[in-house]
Amino acid sequence: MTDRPPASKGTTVSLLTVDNLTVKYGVDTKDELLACHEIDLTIEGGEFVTIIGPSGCGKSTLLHTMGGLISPTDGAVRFDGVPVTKPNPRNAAFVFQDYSLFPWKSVEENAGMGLRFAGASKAEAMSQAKTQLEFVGLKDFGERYPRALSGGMQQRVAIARALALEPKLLLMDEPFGALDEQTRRNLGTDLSRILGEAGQAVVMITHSLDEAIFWADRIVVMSARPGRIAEEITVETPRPRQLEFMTTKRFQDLRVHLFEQLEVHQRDAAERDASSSAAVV
Ligand SMILES: Nc1ncnc2c1ncn2[C@@H]1O[C@H](COP(=O)(O)OP(=O)(O)OP(=O)(O)O)[C@@H](O)[C@H]1O
Repeated sequence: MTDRPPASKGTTVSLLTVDNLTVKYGVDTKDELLACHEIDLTIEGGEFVTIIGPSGCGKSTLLHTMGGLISPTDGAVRFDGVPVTKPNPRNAAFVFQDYSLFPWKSVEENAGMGLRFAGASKAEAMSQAKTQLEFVGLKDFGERYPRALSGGMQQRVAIARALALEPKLLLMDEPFGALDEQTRRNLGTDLSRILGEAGQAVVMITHSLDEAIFWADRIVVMSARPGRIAEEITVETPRPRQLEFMTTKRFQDLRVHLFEQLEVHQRDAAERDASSSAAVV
């Protein structure tokens, strides 16, 4: 079930390479904390990768380091072979759980905001915003304000804002975490198609096993903190997938496997926490 793609295919450079990455917080202080430890990971162009793992295992830390929001303590992240030293949303754009929309700006202005921050003219930003809002199914909502939109629609605006930058990679941190189950599922099926058409590579953190399987070409399972890559699983079924995929034996088998793996890693985390608090007492 486990297979890892080669670090590079022939002489082709991978889109993103995480090489022996270690990230610590509070280095050389009494609060020093090892969040990610010696992680190797490769993302290829157009690939959809989901990341799951126990709470606090370092998933967000890994994602933020991939996008240049956090600097590696050791090891390196490379985008198109070039070390990532700061965020570059035209290469890798983030989508966060809380949408991060400006309530006083219209939907269209919000969708163009990423480009404006990246230095584009207002005309270019607004033109791209219109195109991407249509792409995510919000053609008629450009003049509205975020408060008039449902949570699912607001997340579509955040995704349109990221797509407007035409990045080669989208980094999504639990993007549907704030949505109810039904909206999450409907949006998921729709966005799976939309993002497939857009052609970007996507790395998405999720706590939902169904989402992790439904969306992914490859699932990355992280161990309890300090986060390491415990397993990588390829999901062969072509994207975009229909909801019926969830009723297949392959889907159910994967679900059981991931559930068991997460149980093991959660238990490891609980045992580690128990032994470290015993050491303090
Ligand atoms: N800025 C920070 N300063 C210090 N410690 C941090 C910081 N950010 C995260 N941590 C710690 O690093 C560890 C990994 O956190 P991270 O948010 O990456 O995990 P996660 O797997 O994304 O968690 P969750 O699934 O709960 O969102 C946790 O112990 C967390 O408390």
